[in-house]
Amino acid sequence: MTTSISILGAGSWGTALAIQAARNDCSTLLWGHDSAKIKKIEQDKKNQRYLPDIDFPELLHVTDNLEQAVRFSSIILIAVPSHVFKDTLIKIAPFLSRDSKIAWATKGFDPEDGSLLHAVVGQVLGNHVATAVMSGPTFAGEVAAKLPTAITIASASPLFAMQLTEIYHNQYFRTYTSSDIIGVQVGGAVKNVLAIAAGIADGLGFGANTRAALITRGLTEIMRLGTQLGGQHDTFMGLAGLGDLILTCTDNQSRNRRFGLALGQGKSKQQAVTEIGQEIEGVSAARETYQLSQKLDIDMPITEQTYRVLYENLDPRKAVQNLLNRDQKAEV
Ligand SMILES: NC(=O)C1=CN([C@@H]2O[C@H](COP(=O)(O)OP(=O)(O)OC[C@H]3O[C@@H](n4cnc5c(N)ncnc54)[C@H](OP(=O)(O)O)[C@@H]3O)[C@@H](O)[C@H]2O)C=CC1
Ligand SMILES: O=C(CO)COP(=O)(O)O
Repeated sequence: MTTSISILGAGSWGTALAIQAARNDCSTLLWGHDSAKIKKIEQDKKNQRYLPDIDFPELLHVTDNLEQAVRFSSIILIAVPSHVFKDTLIKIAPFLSRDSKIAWATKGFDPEDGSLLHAVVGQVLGNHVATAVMSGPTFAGEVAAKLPTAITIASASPLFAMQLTEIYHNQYFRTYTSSDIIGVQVGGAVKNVLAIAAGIADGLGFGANTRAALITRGLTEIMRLGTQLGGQHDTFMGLAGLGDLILTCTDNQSRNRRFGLALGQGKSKQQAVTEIGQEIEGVSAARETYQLSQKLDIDMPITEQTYRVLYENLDPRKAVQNLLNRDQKAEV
């Protein structure tokens, strides 16, 4: 049975996943890139910045030494933001062993070319390494507070999915396995764009009808892109699709939704980014998703208008008008 895991990325999600593994009797080493912050976490035995109320379990240790972290366990779970995902893989490559397996909980695309992250792993490490992705409706603070949560673990390797299940599953953290690595990643990456759109709509003062319409038509956009990229329809109706879309479009714990709210209330993109002060994956995902939709000729009007607000200075009110002024059409 697996008893150890290395987690790379000491932000809110990496820390919550480390706490959850260690609480489940798994010896856990959490790596962060900033030595001063790691020293403070080590002294405090908690991550004051991201999860201030949560004491670390005994089996959780931290390090700023990447080689030590990678050599600590054959299971490596990456939870850094998507814009440093590839760089992190390049840095860990020399320290990997033949047994190393790579999982990630990052939600997004490679900013260089819009690739899904499994393709980035393939480019950097080759296709022989076992991989898995963890995604679903999972706010870090709620996981750390032991509030009941469910997540999808997708892998082509049933053994690796089972090892991650053994590490993570317990009475308040349910893991479901899947073989649809593509669908799970597309759901997690694109819902962030739609959460920004839902935030904008609420910030402009629109109501529950608008929000529900955005979620539903947003799901259609995720499905159009996701199935074309090779994901399975049912995945988008599950935790990593509809589940995460509902969570982030409706609850203000979502940084992407809060970012959209600020834009809808008239704040600038820079003001909103500064105020939130954490990763807002939907900002880059809006560009990458829009570019993918153009390349593949997929109709994604909410994504397109969100992209134009973020990158072409389109007034959010005009973006809503653009959506509403499109020709009438059949729903499916
Ligand atoms: N928070 C959540 O509830 C969830 C987040 N996710 C996903 O997890 C990923 C990480 O997000 P999250 O933890 O929330 O973000 P946070 O903003 O909470 O933390 C980001 C972390 O990344 C670190 N970081 C920045 N640059 C680098 C680098 N070059 N190398 C290593 N670490 C770096 C930051 O360090 P520093 O503090 O020094 O800036 C910080 O610790 C995202 O893809 C997000 O979508 C998925 C599910 C839930
Ligand atoms: O992915 C998340 C929850 O599943 C976190 O959402 P935000 O990044 O919008 O905060």
